[in-house]
Amino acid sequence: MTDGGSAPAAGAGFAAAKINLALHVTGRRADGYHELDSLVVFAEIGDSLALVDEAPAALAIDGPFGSGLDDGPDNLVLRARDAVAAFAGPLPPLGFRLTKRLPVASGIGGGSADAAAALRLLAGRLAIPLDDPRLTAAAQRLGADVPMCLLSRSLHASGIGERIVPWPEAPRLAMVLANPGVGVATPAVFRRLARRDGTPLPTLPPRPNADRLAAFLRAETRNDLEAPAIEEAPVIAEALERVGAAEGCRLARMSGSGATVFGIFADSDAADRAAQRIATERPDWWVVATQAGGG
Ligand SMILES: C[C@@](CO)(OP(=O)(O)O)[C@H](O)COP(=O)(O)OP(=O)(O)OC[C@H]1O[C@@H](n2ccc(N)nc2=O)[C@H](O)[C@@H]1O
Ligand SMILES: Nc1ncnc2c1ncn2[C@@H]1O[C@H](COP(=O)(O)OP(=O)(O)O)[C@@H](O)[C@H]1O
Repeated sequence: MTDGGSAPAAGAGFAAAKINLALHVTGRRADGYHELDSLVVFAEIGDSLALVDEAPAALAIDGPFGSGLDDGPDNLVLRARDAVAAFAGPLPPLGFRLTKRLPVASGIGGGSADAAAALRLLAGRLAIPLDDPRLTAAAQRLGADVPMCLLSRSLHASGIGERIVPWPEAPRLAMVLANPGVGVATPAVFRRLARRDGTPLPTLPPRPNADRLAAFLRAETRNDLEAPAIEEAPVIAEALERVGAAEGCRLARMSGSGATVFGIFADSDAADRAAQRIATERPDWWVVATQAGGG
């Protein structure tokens, strides 16, 4: 099943799920933030965000994961709006409608993608170029993942996430995303890390197809946050097992700080079958088949 992948209309934006294909923790800065080396792709599934003129509320939220998400000023959509107003001056009266399809605090950057979508929508409305350094600075202040979500294309990220190099040779990947229904707090996972001096990513294979990339990722890369996240939420190990055991799965790994696990599959039919089977076995989980990556 794919969902939410259609092109947005004017005034509407798409907030694609972020997937860390590999995430190496290579150091720690004096301010406590961790230095990462990460290969990132974006999926066809995501949240939708629309700008609404003369809206009754600053932010209205619907969608399967909308209930329980705070619609107040701490929501990353409204924090993004305030960050733009801080450098661009008072904004016209505008509201946002957010359709929340991605589970919250799940390692696929839903909140960061929503913030980035809000920045893109406001930049469009105010004729601010997307490479305006004030917009880039606002993105960095909103969260380590927001700059990569602003680009929302396959990329290699380092620093704490702000050094971004596009990866146009990324192949399209048939994927399953499986979230076992537990929210995982990113700081708690970083705190549990046993080591913070991992090796950086090795050189990527040139123009890999999906199979070659999956083999490279499995043999030569890792997600250093996987073990500490499993300590925090042991059910992640079951998600890794279920996705990894599905027919046609080439690689099963956790994304970000969890708890969402992704699988790279031989093709989209295999991904569809695996998603249906896992969803039947674990009806309480969020399970989708989707496409991700590409240049
Ligand atoms: C781990 C990653 C990998 O892509 O993804 P998610 O699990 O959030 O999806 C990101 O680095 C998360 O980015 P983001 O969620 O934007 O993090 P922030 O809001 O800036 O930071 C939340 C907290 O995570 C920790 N943090 C975050 C990023 C980083 N490079 N080092 C850190 O130590 C810090 O404790 C920080 O206070
Ligand atoms: N629009 C939003 N969507 C999701 N989470 C949000 C949003 N605004 C604020 N948050 C807060 O940000 C935190 C991280 O959320 P999220 O980006 O979904 O995590 P992750 O990057 O791990 O997937 C959550 O604890 C949530 O309370």
